Amino acid sequence: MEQAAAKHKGNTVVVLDFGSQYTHLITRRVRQLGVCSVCLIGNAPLSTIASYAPSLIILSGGPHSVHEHGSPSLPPSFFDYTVEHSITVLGICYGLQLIVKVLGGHVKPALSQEYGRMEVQPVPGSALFGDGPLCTRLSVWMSHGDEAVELPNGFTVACKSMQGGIGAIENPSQHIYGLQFHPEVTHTLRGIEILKQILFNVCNIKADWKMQDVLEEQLKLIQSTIGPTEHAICALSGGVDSTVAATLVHKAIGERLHCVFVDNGLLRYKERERVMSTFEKELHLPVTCVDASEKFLSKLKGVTDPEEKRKMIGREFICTFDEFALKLERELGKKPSFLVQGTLYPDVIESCPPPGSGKGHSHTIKSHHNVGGLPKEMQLKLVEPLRWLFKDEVRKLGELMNVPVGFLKRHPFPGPGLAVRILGDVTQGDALEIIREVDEIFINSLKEAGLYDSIWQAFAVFLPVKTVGVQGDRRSHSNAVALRAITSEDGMTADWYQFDPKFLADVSAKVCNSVRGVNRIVYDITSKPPATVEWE
Ligand SMILES: Nc1ncnc2c1ncn2[C@@H]1O[C@H](COP(=O)(O)OP(=O)(O)OP(=O)(O)O)[C@@H](O)[C@H]1O
Ligand SMILES: O=c1[nH]c(=O)c2[nH+]cn([C@@H]3O[C@H](COP(=O)(O)O)[C@@H](O)[C@H]3O)c2[nH]1
Ligand SMILES: NC(=O)CC[C@H](N)C(=O)O
Ligand SMILES: [Mg+2]
Repeated sequence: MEQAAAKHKGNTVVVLDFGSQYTHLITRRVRQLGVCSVCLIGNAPLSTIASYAPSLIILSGGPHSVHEHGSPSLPPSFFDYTVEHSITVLGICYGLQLIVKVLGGHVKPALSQEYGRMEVQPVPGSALFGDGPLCTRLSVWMSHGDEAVELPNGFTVACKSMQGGIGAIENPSQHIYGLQFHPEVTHTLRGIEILKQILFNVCNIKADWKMQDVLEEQLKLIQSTIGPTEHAICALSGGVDSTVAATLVHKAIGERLHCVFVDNGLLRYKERERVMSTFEKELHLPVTCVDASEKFLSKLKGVTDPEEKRKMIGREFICTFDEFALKLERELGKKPSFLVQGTLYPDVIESCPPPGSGKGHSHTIKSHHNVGGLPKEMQLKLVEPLRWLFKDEVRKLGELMNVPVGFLKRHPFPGPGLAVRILGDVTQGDALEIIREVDEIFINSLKEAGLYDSIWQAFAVFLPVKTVGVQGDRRSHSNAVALRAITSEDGMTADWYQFDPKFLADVSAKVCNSVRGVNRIVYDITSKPPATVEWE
């Protein structure tokens, strides 16, 4: 992405992150409009920002209040730099409030907070909304408790909320703008049009961002990072991300790439056999399968804390990769020095270090095993070519490299596997066997009903509770299992899937009739937020 941005100098958008849950969405929307966009931490040094030669800098929203002591702010002399280089600045929510505060206006807690859908009315002839189709009452999404009450010199109100609050501000001569609402969320009905107006009319940016560019630039970057003689290992899971990453690196360095698939004992029904056969027959990638199931399961015995589990799995993966590297060293006479992983942008965002660590403003949700769970003493250097991309972008990249479409449509499966789908101790009783069977029935039923592709992810969860049932006139005291199916764009937010009740009834009957040890099925009807996709 760094290289990609270099090529788009003058047509790049830098998003400065102040911890909003929507920062990634801003980056994503801009890229969907064909413009190169990168996200940096809010107080990134000016030199880092300048290295992207942005035409537009967007300041994200955030959970803090600008008047709180120690709340995140902009790097020193930020506006001197943007004005001197005629760079446009757009603040969104917290970003707007920051502009107002830093430039000498006044922000204070609002008497009535605005959360959810609101209406705003642009001021006719404003630089932001013009006199055309956007100069009409707009239905927007707000989420703020503070408000700007006094604007800095040179600023005017560009739109007002129906409650009389400020909806947008502007200072066109200095190219500084602010929106109190969120144009990036779909609930702001004409949000995309507003972003287009800013990118293409206010900033005159050219839409020259294409997936083909990412492919070519990543190939060059991988070649220069790994060098002409070094070897790399790729941790291949059978999932979309690592397969696309492996295909990319294989294109870049050929047989110096050595793929390893780890059977950690936490895989789905017959997953090992299926994955190995697909790699060989359809993808033609050389892969070694390492059976480390006993090691993983013995380490996990008795571990019940979700974060503990994730960190332990992260450590065991790395140990396994290190051992594989040693084995290769004996065979090749040279030790591989790089580890390729299919880490995606959402993995990175959600594993962000907590505020106060000086590394990020968002909260840690859970440590994705391949990001937050990695040990510090790791010997292999990481190569993560998909680190800046979202899932749908990775699927497009895969298509460009002719990875079979059926494979690219696979539902995501987390690296810690069934360990985060068995609540509590993974090794309890028959939990692993039970969850494998239920999951297989559920997924096959989805495929048979033609629903698999319209669902982003579906799976079963083993609940460590026993409930009373009656089966064959006998009392049973067996496990309850939960089913989860969600729709999502990128796994960052999700909604539960509304099945026809008959479908759920059929799956429930099939499971209780054929899986020993289960007498109750529940269906998870929680979106993300407030829940996450996986239960741990
Ligand atoms: N069983 C495994 N063997 C080797 N590497 C693994 C395994 N499971 C996960 N990994 C590594 O961890 C990374 C993250 O896993 P994750 O499940 O997010 O991605 P994926 O499996 O590649 O794609 P998907 O999200 O579609 O399942 C993988 O890209 C891969 O590098
Ligand atoms: O590579 C991964 N390593 C992990 O540790 C991990 N945990 C969750 N997931 C997957 O990420 C998406 C969002 O999941 P959550 O809402 O549960 O965080 C969903 O698609 C999850 O399946 C993981 N992927
Ligand atoms: N969404 C936001 O950026 C909120 C900004 C600030 N925390 C407020 O409540 O006003
Ligand atoms: Mg996976």
